[in-house]
Order: sequence, then structure tokens, then C-alpha cells
Amino acid sequence: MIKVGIVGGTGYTGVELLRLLAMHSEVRVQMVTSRGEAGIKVADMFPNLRGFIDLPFTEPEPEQLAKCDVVFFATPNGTAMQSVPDLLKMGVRVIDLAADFRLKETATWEEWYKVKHACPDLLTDAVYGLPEVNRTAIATARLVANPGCYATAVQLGFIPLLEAGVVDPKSLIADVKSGVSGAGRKAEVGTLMGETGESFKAYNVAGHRHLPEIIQGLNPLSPVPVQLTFVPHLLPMIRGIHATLYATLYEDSALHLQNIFEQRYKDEPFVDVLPAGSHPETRSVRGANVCRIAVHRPQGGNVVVVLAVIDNLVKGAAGQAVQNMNIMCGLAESTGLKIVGLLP
Ligand SMILES: NC(=O)C1=CN([C@@H]2O[C@H](COP(=O)(O)OP(=O)(O)OC[C@H]3O[C@@H](n4cnc5c(N)ncnc54)[C@H](OP(=O)(O)O)[C@@H]3O)[C@@H](O)[C@H]2O)C=CC1
Ligand SMILES: CC(=O)N[C@@H](CCC(=O)OP(=O)(O)O)C(=O)O
Repeated sequence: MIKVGIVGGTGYTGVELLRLLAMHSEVRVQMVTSRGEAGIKVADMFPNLRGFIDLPFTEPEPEQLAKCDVVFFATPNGTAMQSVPDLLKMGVRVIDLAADFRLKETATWEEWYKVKHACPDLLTDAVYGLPEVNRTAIATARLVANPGCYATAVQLGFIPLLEAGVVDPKSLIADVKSGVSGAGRKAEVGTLMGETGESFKAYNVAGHRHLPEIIQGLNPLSPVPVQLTFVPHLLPMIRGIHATLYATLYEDSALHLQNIFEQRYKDEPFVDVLPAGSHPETRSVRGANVCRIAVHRPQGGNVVVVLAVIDNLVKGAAGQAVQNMNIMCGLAESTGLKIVGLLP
């Protein structure tokens, strides 16, 4: 059994990790931390875990974490980087659900995250945990940077088009909507029901921190640096991300876009290319570790429209983290992740 620790067990991604790992046949969760709730039983705070997780929250003590094989950080940005170097030295493998190790260049990371990086040397060592691109490197990684939720949906949608070289890499537009659980569990006026219910708005149009992450992921697939306009929106729902992606096609009316997507993802257990003409719904992936994708070419014109949906807490966070753990530990990639979405 793989001994697992979770730092930050009271946030939405932490409790989602617990939900998934409680049903994982090869894992024993041996430690769940919360400084604020230390001593309280996990299942007293999250009754959905009654009968599955019989542990109290504890303080994130390094000596205890060092007894785990794998430690997940489900903590705010800037937290994991304080203790990851020591954990790695003690032989623990780490999966960070936050952004501390997602960017390769220290200056870019510090520009977007507004603090000095505590261990910039590890940025090059860390493997970006998008299995559909980096599966081989993830298998031997000591430190995996789990992708951001928007970044997952946008990259999975654009990858087949850029790899096939059928779109102008300077024409990319990502119009993406997220449910409010993407903002985490902390109390904030902006995510109150009274602020988000029956309303809809864009935010961070001038620049969102997932922009450099997406560009870093897509650039290697393009002969020239990609140009991407990324506009996130907040939807009055709890879970789910819907990405509507646009790109300009190079002239070629004989392109088989559907075929390009089906071929690219034919062996991927967690990317589902829908039949031509489909409109994926966020509710079809609620609770499931899957990205559902459809590709369209409206009126046979020169613009391709890709629709990609994920559950921000599953394929966009905890599910992808478990997928990465499975790969790192040599398990079948879908162990514990064969979950049907909750519909309705
Ligand atoms: N919500 C989402 O859809 C997604 C979130 N993410 C990322 O995952 C991470 C966690 O998100 P979310 O679950 O929403 O987070 P929350 O902010 O809701 O939860 C944070 C957790 O971290 C703990 N924590 C906070 N500060 C520290 C610290 N200094 N040391 C140890 N533990 C700490 C908290 O417990 P306590 O303070 O009691 O110790 C709490 O359990 C974030 O970086 C987020 O950006 C990634 C993808 C999607
Ligand atoms: C709706 C909402 O607020 N979403 C979050 C993104 C959540 C996420 O995945 O971001 P990180 O892991 O990079 O923090 C935001 O825009 O900040």
C-alpha cells in the first residue's frame, strides 16, 4: 500500500483528494493536515467521509510527513515551496496542487505570483503533471506540479490543433468559465451566493496567472511562440469549467478536424472526444476525472471552435493529482479513477 499524506485537508481540493483516495485500492491515507482544525476528526468536519477516513487532522509536522511515500500539497500558492526541498531530501515524492512549481522560469513565476521563490532550483526539476503530454517524465519524477484548472482545459483543447499544425498559433482565443469552487473554500465576499448567484462576469481580463502556464505548455508544440487571449469568467455554479476555444485555420478545406482529435486522444483514458456536432456539458463530468471535448467548424469557415469541459476539482485538480500519483507509483493509470459523472 502507498502511504499518503495530504497537507491542507480542509480546502476543496484537499477534501476532494480524500474522497478519491478513500476509494483507491492501493493507498492508505495516513496523515491529513490542518493547522486550524488539528485534533478534530476529518469525518466530523466532512460527514461524506464517515466510514471511509478515520483520522484526525494534524499539524503539518515534517517528521510525520517524512513517513509517507507520497505527499500531496493542497495548499495556497507559496506554501509547498517552503517545505518541499526537505521532504525531497528525506525521499518523499511530492505532488503540489498549487502553482509553486508549474513555471520553469523563476522571473516569470515571481512576476505572476508576486513573491520571491523559496527554491528556484527545483523549478527545472519539477515535472508539469499533464499526463497527456508528460506521462514518461511523470513516471520517474520526484516532484510533480499539478496543472491549474483553466490551464488543463485550455491545453487539452488546443494541443491536437497545434501538434497537427493546422492553426495559426498567433490566433488563439480561450473564453473560459468556471464554477465558484475554483476560488477555494476560504471565505471571500466575491464568492458569496449573494454576489455570484444569478450573475455572470469576466475577471482578470488584463492577465490571469494561468496565462504564462498555458503558453509555456503550448509553445513547444508550435514553430513560433503562440499568442493567446485568455479571458476567465465566474459562473453561478459550484463545480465545472467550460472552455470555448477559437483559432484560425490555415487554408485547407479538406481538413478532418474530428479525425485529428480522435487520433490524438484515442489511447487517453481521461480525454473523451465526443461525436462531431456535440456540445459537452459541465454536468457530464461533475465528480469525474475526465475532459470531454468537441470540435466544430462553424459554416465550414476558417475558424475552428473547440469545446472542452472538466470538473475543476477533479481533472482540474485532485483527480489529475491521483492520476499523476498512479503514474509515479507504477500503478494502472485509472486505478481509483473510474468514476461516472453525477448527472443531473
Ligand atoms: N479550487 C480549485 O478548483 C483548484 C485549486 N487549485 C489549487 O489547489 C490549492 C488548494 O486549493 P483549495 O483546496 O481551493 O484551497 P483552500 O484555500 O480552500 O485550502 C487551503 C488548505 O491549505 C491549508 N493551509 C493554508 N495555509 C497553509 C500553510 N501555510 N501550511 C500548511 N497548510 C496550509 C489550509 O488549512 P489550515 O490553514 O488549517 O492549515 C487548508 O486546508 C490552491 O493552491 C489552489 O490554487 C488547483 C486547481 C483547482
Ligand atoms: C473561479 C476561480 O477563482 N478560479 C481560480 C483558479 C483556480 C485554479 O486552478 O487555480 P490555481 O491552482 O492556479 O490557484 C482563479 O481564477 O484564481
